[in-house]
Amino acid sequence: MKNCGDLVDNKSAIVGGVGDMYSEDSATLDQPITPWTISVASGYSLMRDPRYNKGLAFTEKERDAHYLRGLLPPIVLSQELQEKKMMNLIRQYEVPLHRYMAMIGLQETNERLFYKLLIDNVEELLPVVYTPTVGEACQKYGSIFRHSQGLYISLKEKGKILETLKNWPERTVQVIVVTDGERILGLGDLGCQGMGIPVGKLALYTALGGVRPSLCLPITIDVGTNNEKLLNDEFYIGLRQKRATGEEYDELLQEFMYAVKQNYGEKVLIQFEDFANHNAFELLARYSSSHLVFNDDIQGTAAVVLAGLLSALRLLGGTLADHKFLFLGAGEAGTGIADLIALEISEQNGKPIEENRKNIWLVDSKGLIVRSRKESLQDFKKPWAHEHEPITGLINAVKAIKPTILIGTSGVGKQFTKEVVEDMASFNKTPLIMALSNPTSQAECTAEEAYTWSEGRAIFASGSPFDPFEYEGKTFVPGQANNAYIFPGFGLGVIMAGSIRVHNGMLLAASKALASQVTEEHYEKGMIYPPLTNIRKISANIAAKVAAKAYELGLASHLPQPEDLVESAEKCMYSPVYRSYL
Ligand SMILES: NC(=O)C1=CN([C@@H]2O[C@H](COP(=O)(O)OP(=O)(O)OC[C@H]3O[C@@H](n4cnc5c(N)ncnc54)[C@H](OP(=O)(O)O)[C@@H]3O)[C@@H](O)[C@H]2O)C=CC1
Ligand SMILES: CC(=O)C(=O)O
Ligand SMILES: [Mg+2]
Repeated sequence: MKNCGDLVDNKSAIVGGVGDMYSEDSATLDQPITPWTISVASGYSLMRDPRYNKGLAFTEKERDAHYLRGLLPPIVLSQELQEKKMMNLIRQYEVPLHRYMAMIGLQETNERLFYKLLIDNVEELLPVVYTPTVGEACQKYGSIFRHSQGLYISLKEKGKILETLKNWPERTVQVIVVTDGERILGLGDLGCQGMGIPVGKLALYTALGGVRPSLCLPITIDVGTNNEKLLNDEFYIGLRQKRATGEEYDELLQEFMYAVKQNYGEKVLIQFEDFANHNAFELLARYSSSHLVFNDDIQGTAAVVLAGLLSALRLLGGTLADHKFLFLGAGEAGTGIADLIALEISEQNGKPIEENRKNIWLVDSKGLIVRSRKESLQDFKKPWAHEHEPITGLINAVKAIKPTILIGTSGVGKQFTKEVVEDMASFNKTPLIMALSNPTSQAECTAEEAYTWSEGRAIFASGSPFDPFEYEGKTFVPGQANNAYIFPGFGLGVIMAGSIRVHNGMLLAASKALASQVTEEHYEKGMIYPPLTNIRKISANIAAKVAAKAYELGLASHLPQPEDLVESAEKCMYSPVYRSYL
């Protein structure tokens, strides 16, 4: 059986793959490993290095061997006790942002303990380090900024991006999450303060997908912001200018993309995150033939929603082709999901994709997308301009289209009103309602609203988490339809296989892998996604299917293909348990 060290040869471990270069994870727990930095860290510098710091868990022998005597109080705590203490502390903070700051503080001082907390308490801590709290953190990022956690590439670095990348301390990077901060969740343009998103997404790559933290690089491209509030905020951390656009923007992005390839090689996965749609579609199209790129908002979201739909069919009955879909919001998430649904239906029924698009309708800020609007529509909306009279207002579109499935991707809260949900429930025995906009303040409706207004008949899932809700004696557990279910496992699969490109087939494979994890027990509670508590197992299964697809499509470069991909994925996953430094 192959282990992580065998999965990639030494050469590919340098340029890509999920190699355990310093044998940290292939060594058994009682085997010593060396705490490498550039030199062997010891004493005060060892304690100050978040990657190796163990705080009070340094053993007596380690304290002697590494010049730590006297630098710590005499007591030695286990990692479990440290975890318990930190969880007690975090639970005492009632303000979510204070919990976020406590978690970031831990990440900055003791990385393994941070990941141990996140992995062991995923359902409790995901809303802290990710949506919804990360949204508020980005809005206030300047005020709460203490230490830099990623790489900032601004217009000032134009012509020097390669040099700037070389300032990052890690030579081997396998996943970059990059934003330009223009569409942060449903909160709009947060400029340079969008950095909270790449930092949060990459924490999930490690906690949920097992990609080693040292291989993850968060990047924010700062081309200015059009957010007046931030421009006038004395604590704003970004360039104080309006956004650069056109050629100036394109040139900076091009320099960035080629510098990344030059510095880290072909097989670094570049995940675009929270770009505005006028750049997102174009960047994905422009670089998908030359780079390993993935847009989480378009592709990751599509895969997670398709998974939810495939799983929901067990409750709704029929096939995808038997359903009628209506989206509120026709941007990255909306059209990305719609495209993947149509593709999957075509794979199932063999009909042309144009034919299968006919049951999928989208509403944007100007109303239903119809043929008469086609000339004025952005390219990504054009395939959805079906023949119909113009309609404005969601409720009118619901009444006219009579969808079986309603999906909110508008970034605007409270759009699924009582009237909309009641109407959905009037012609559907089991209406499927997905309120995907983040953070919670932007959700199209709450779980309570969906269940109450549909008299307990709706299946509900949302982008940000809602607590279980009791309606007439039955407890409903809302699903979290968030791309966090997909991108960590998807990325792990891509880098495990050494895939050189992302292909739609790999997205479909990820969706099906996720849908297959839902059991009867989950359906009984109204869930269409498996619980997040099992996310590492789920991610390993997603990674295996994605990698298998990459091998099948001839896109994988890590040869030969391991016999058991699930086992390979699990073995490659980063463990946050402390290692011995003797
Ligand atoms: N759950 C998840 O995993 C994910 C959730 N999201 C969430 O989805 C939301 C949208 O993201 P994204 O698609 O990237 O954003 P975009 O800006 O690309 O798209 C937003 C769309 O919503 C439309 N819209 C805006 N206001 C209204 C309104 N009042 N009525 C009808 N339509 C409206 C816009 O119309 P127009 O085109 O006319 O401007 C546009 O088509 C965000 O809140 C984001 O957080 C995104 C990715 C993943
Ligand atoms: C979840 C996510 O990627 C978003 O809301 O943008
Ligand atoms: Mg996003």
